[in-house]
Amino acid sequence: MTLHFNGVSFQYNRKAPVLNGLDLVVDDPATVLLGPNGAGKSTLMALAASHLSPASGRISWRRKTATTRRTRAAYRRAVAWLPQEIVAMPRLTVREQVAYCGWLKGMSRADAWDASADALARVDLTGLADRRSHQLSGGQKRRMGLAGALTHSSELILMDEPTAGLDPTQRLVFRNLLETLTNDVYVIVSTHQTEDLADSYRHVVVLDRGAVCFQGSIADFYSHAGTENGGRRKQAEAAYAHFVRGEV
Ligand SMILES: Nc1ncnc2c1ncn2[C@@H]1O[C@H](COP(=O)(O)OP(=O)(O)OP(=O)(O)O)[C@@H](O)[C@H]1O
Repeated sequence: MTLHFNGVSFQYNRKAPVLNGLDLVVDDPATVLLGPNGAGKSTLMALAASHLSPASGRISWRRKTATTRRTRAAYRRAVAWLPQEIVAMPRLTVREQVAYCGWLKGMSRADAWDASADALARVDLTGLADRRSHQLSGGQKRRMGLAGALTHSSELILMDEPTAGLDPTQRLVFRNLLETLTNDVYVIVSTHQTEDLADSYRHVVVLDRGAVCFQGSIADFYSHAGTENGGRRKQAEAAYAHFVRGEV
């Protein structure tokens, strides 16, 4: 039940490597990925989603890889991805765009259409289902992207900053959704929001300059805070500061 990165290296164009021989094993259904701006979190997520291909090394989910066209289709059915930027398709309604995500993953049009209603309900977006997708606000677009990732039944969902731009009510909706999701599927969430880590996740990975500088349970992470005072939020901030050196 694991996501494996074995010796994975990646660089954009001819720039310096973002990941250089990264080894990482994630086998907890509720994992959060932390790290400063530019650490390589989005790159790691896009590689795990097979949207980017490593220059060297191997990535697998439950022994599936995405190295050929055929294996990539099966891999992408198993692994859903919510990227940081959600692109609205101007001629589609919100529900059509969500259903389209299911169809891209191999669902029939009818099944994808049916599943899209449930996915929209789970992100509290049913009321906007018939609106043109490009007319949504930033936070609404993010929720539409999340609904797209929920439409087909995947085994692992990678979410890149899913709560960025969400109002407090929608963050709560997301937190509740996460709780139910992690009973059935594996979820890896990249975020900068550390205040409620313990409510939503069991496992923490901290990435800094393309390298894993911490991996362990939530309790283990908090134990590096160096203080018992200040509540969970301050402890998470202190533990985070213990591991990272800052923006790249
Ligand atoms: N399309 C791109 N072309 C060239 N370099 C890129 C591209 N995308 C990211 N980078 C670089 O790769 C490095 C890692 O970026 P990445 O977006 O993975 O970091 P991140 O940890 O997700 O950051 P943030 O928290 O700001 O989202 C950074 O140095 C960034 O400038």
